[in-house]
Amino acid sequence: MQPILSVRGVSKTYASGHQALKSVDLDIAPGEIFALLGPNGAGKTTLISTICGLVTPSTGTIRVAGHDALRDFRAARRTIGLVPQELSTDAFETVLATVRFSRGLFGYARDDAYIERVLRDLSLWEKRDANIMELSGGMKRRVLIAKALAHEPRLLFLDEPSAGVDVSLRRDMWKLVHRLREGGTTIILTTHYIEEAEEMADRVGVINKGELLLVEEKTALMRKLGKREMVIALVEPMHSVPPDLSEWHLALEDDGHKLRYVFDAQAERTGIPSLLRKLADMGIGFKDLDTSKSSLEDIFVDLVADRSGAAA
Ligand SMILES: Nc1ncnc2c1ncn2[C@@H]1O[C@H](COP(=O)(O)OP(=O)(O)OP(=O)(O)O)[C@@H](O)[C@H]1O
Repeated sequence: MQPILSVRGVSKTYASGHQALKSVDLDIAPGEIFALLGPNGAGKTTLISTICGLVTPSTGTIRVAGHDALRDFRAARRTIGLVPQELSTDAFETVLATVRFSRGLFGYARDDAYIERVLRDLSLWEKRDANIMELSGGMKRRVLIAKALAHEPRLLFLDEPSAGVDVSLRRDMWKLVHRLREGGTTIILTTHYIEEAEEMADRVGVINKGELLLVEEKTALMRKLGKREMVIALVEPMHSVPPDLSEWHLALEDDGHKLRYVFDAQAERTGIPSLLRKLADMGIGFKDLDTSKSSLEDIFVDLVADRSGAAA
C-alpha cells in the first residue's frame, strides 16, 4: 500500500547553526497511529513542522498523500490537520466561528452538519457561542483539535496532546483518536509520555538529538527489547550483596530486604534457576518472588541512554 506520508533524507539546520534533524527517513501507512517519542529538544516539533510546511527542510523530500510537501504545498497541506502545542487563535471569536473559519481557510465549502459533529465529539457543542478567551485551558485545547479537524484531514498531527491536560481530557482524546482512526484518519502524535505511546500507538519511532533511532511495531519493540525483572524478598535482610552472587549483578533494595535481578526474557538462559540454586546453597532464605516486564518507558530510557553513551 502507498504510504500516506513519506519522508526521505530530511535534515534541518536552523539559522543558529543547530542541527535539529539528521537525515530522517519515515514512511507512514494510511490508517495507522504512530507515536514519535523523544525527550525535550529531540526534534519532534521540527519534524512535524517540516511535514506541515511551517519549517523548510535543509535537505530531503516529503510527500503527503502523493503531493510533494514543498513544490505542491497547498495540496499537501489540505490533507493535513495540525494540533499544535499552544493556542494561537483569534481569542475574541466564538468557538463555532473559529472552527468554521478554519474549514474555509482550506477552501472547503461550509458544512454545518460536519462541524456540529466535530464539536459534539469534543464536548464543545454547548460552548459553541462562547468566546474562546472565556474558556478553560482544557476547553481551549479541545478547540485546537476541532480547528485541526474542520477540513476533514486524512493525516492528523497531535503535538504533545497530553502536555498540561487533565486526566479526563486525556482519556477523551484517546477515545477520539481511536474513533478517528476507525473513520480512516491517520494519526501521528509526538509525546514524551510513554504511557500515551503505549496506550495508543500501532508503531513507535524514537527520536533523540535529531536522529530517528528506530521505528518499530509497538508490540514487537516491547517483545524485542523488553527485559524482565525478578524481586526476591529475603527472610533476613542483607548489608551488601555477597561476592558469590556477583555474576547476577543484583541490586539490594528496601533496606536490604529485597534483591532485584534484571534479565533478558528472550535469552536462552535467564539465569534464574542457577541463581535460586545458589541462594539455597548459601542458605539465603526468601519469602517471595515477583517477576515483572519492563515497560516501554524502561526501553526508551535504555535506548536514549545507550545512544548518549555511545556518542560520548
Ligand atoms: N527556530 C529555531 N531556531 C533555532 N533552534 C531551534 C528552533 N526551533 C527549535 N530549535 C532547536 O532545535 C532542537 C529541536 O527542537 P524541537 O522543538 O523540534 O524539539 P522537540 O523534540 O519538539 O522538543 P519538546 O519536546 O521540548 O517540544 C532544540 O534544540 C531547539 O532548541
